[in-house]
Amino acid sequence: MKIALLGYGKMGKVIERIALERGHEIVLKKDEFNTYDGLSTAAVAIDFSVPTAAVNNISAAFNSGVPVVSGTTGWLEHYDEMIALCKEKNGGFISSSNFSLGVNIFFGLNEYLAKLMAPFDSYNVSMEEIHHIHKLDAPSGTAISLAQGVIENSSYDSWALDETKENTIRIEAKRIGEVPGTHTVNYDSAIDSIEIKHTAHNREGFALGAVIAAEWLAGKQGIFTMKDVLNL
Ligand SMILES: NC(=O)C1=CN([C@@H]2O[C@H](COP(=O)(O)OP(=O)(O)OC[C@H]3O[C@@H](n4cnc5c(N)ncnc54)[C@H](OP(=O)(O)O)[C@@H]3O)[C@@H](O)[C@H]2O)C=CC1
Ligand SMILES: O=C(O)C1=N[C@H](C(=O)O)C[C@H](O)C1
Repeated sequence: MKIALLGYGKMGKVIERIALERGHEIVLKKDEFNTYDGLSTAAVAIDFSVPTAAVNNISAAFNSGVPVVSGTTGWLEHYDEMIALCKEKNGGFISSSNFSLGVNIFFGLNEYLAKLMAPFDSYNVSMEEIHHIHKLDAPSGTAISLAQGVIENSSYDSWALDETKENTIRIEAKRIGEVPGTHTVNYDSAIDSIEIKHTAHNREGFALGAVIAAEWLAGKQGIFTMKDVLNL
């Protein structure tokens, strides 16, 4: 299958290796400076770029009739525009803050725990995410997805970075060395604590998940999630 890489940084390069290992062909490696030449020949585009480039990249793919797997984080304020464009162009779209199998299982665990904890207001929930020092956005997209999972299943109604407020999930974002991505959800009371944690050891899981999502999306129209891809 022909794949266009929109963003060819740390993630783009791991995705390229895994895609080639799985027999795919890379027809475009878009970085900050080159053009979209080759995009329209792709069966699917995979966007792992920067928050300021994601909307242009995704739009370019939909306008070329190419379905998109998007992993870029930090552009959520434009999400509805991209959904509208996808529908207008009868496109295919999977966007996820985290494509790894482990984190998608962790998302389910987080929602289940939030439901269990909802009746017990002696516990306060908070989250911590740790990433490498090059990361541009905070909190991470994964931490925002985890917070949304709690909000949908409890009386919490918002999240805030480094702030403690009533009915608000406090998220702490740490930037340390080359950490690939660690997320912790903590329920704390005066008596005890319950903690769930996902630790990525490298970028392989994110990249493999994105390639599997691309294989699944090729030839499809509509808006999907990793739950559809992984049958979760
Ligand atoms: N959903 C998931 O599972 C995961 C998501 N991510 C997210 O993916 C994104 C990329 O991460 P990562 O690879 O580590 O970041 P990098 O900074 O290593 O790579 C970003 C790439 O985007 C390129 N870029 C900049 N401007 C444009 C543009 N206008 N069009 C196309 N590409 C452009 C940069 O090009 P240049 O080299 O020329 O500057 C660079 O190669 C981040 O938002 C990160 O949060 C990361 C891991 C997993
Ligand atoms: O920037 C990263 O590296 C990562 N970003 C994603 C996020 O913001 O959640 C996913 C992963 O944690 C790595």
